[in-house]
Amino acid sequence: MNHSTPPPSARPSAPPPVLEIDGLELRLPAGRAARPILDGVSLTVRAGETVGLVGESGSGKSVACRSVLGLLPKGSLTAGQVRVNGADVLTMDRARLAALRAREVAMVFQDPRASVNPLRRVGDFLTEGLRASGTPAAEATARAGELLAAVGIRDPRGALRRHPHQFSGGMLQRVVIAAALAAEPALLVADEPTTALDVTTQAEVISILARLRAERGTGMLFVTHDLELASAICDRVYVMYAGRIVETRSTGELFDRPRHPYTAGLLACTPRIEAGAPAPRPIPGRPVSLAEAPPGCAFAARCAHAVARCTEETPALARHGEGLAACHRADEGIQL
Ligand SMILES: Nc1ncnc2c1ncn2[C@@H]1O[C@H](COP(=O)(O)OP(=O)(O)OP(=O)(O)O)[C@@H](O)[C@H]1O
Repeated sequence: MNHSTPPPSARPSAPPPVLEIDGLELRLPAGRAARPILDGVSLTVRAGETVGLVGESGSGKSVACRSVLGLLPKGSLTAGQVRVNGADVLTMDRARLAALRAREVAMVFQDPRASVNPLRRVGDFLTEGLRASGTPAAEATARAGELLAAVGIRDPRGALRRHPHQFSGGMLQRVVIAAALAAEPALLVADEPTTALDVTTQAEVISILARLRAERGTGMLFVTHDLELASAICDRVYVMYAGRIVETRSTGELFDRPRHPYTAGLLACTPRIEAGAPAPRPIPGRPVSLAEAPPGCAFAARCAHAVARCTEETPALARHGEGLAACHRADEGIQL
């Protein structure tokens, strides 16, 4: 193992963390037993940093990021902490959770139509939070117009008077992002915010998020199954498999030298547009949830590099290069 380089989080100049998920365990009731969903998930987002959470369907990305707003399924059993600006979300009462969602953390989901009331004008949707916090109506409207302009909506005044059905999906996602930013949250959680959009609109929304981060210094947790997309926007990436973080490192290092075969598999199965790029190779088999995961490394059954130890002993997340990887063979320098 290489201990020579401190992780980015340990460097003295690092900005303060806005989000610290620390050893999060989550189980959901299933009949008499409890179904494990997350196992020891730890993750940090610093002020002004964009952090990706990447993995295939069912790996636990959505559940992990919803925990940041205290939006866990009913009956969830948790251990560990989810701290926003130092305060643990998992122990907050309803009033404190409401304040957290109104002021500190905003969330953007995949489907913008699920976030808005189709019967209300966009202006009402954008100004309600501001008015609830005492901003006079005229000022709230002016601010909403500024926010719409900031997300690239050309006629903000006109847009405020329209209803959601009068917007395309991409334009409505911009409105939802504008609403998320209204309270100037310290943290934006974006769960597959561009998956439902066409490719051009996807690129526009990504560039808006990148610009807003640069201008406002908002920390962002960007959840996606698309590692290529994460690389376009994120400083660091956490890779999740079967309810566990299996690798984390800076985006550059992750692409240059992944240490977990799962990360390498995700990179190899992403279609590339550059001339001469290799054809995408799918990862064999299908992803498992934590509840279905066999003993040892949950990825072993799909891994071309698995040895006997991999099916016997669960690998711990340990330092390899500048980041962390949970693979027994990460030290061996195998060509992934
Ligand atoms: N409300 C719920 N009740 C029961 N099980 C749930 C609930 N929400 C999620 N799960 C289970 O938790 C596991 C993780 O799901 P999650 O949606 O977080 O995965 P994901 O990585 O976000 O996948 P996707 O990309 O498909 O959204 C899955 O096994 C899922 O079936």
